[in-house]
Amino acid sequence: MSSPIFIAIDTPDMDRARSIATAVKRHAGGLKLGLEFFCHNGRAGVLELAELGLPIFLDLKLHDIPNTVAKAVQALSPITPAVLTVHAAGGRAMLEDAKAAAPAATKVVAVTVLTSLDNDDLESIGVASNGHAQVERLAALAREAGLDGIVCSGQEVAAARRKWKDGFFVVPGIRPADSAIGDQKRIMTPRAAIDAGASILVVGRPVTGADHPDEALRAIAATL
Ligand SMILES: O=c1ccn([C@@H]2O[C@H](COP(=O)(O)O)[C@@H](O)[C@H]2O)c(=O)[nH]1
Repeated sequence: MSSPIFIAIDTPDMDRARSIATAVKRHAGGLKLGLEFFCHNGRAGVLELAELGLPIFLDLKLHDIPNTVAKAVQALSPITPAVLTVHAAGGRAMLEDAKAAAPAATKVVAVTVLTSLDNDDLESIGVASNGHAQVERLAALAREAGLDGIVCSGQEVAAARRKWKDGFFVVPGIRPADSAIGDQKRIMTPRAAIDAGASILVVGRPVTGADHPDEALRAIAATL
């Protein structure tokens, strides 16, 4: 079975991105390319890294009116990402239209509550329910809209999985026990997240910030 660990290549620098991706290529399950990479390198950059042969997770967290999001998804062609993110808070019609616009082979997953937010942050943006309840609410919305799964923290994945047995659960905010937490607030160790029901883990700085990214990745993989 291929590794469930997707490495977040968060850099605008194509040379650095290629170097990290090449270093981790043998032991990673895929590459996660997000806003930092995409805003600078665009589709051409994504297609270049895709040549390494790993599945591509395009983490664009699309969030706009349904027509705009659907057209943006279509505009990604000829990229066929293995996984693509949209924001659940865009609402049901936006989620349905995003899924309809995506290639059949692409898993479209909805970001629920960013792992950098805690309950105080949610309250400050007018979300009265706590993180757990909000993730459950948005997971139900994503499921009803026909999406493939959600993005949530390891702290919510077990409850979400109980209600959506065949859902695809993407878990960032992964921190090995001795790692710096940085701006993440809802974190979990790789092993605990897998045990809780994560389908894939997203790991960035604990690997990309290491002196030897492939060694850091293998150390994490050895805990699974
Ligand atoms: O809720 C979310 C959604 C996406 N992310 C992304 O995952 C990686 C995490 O990187 P680390 O360096 O391991 O913190 C990053 O690309 C985020 O954009 C997330 O962290 N939380």
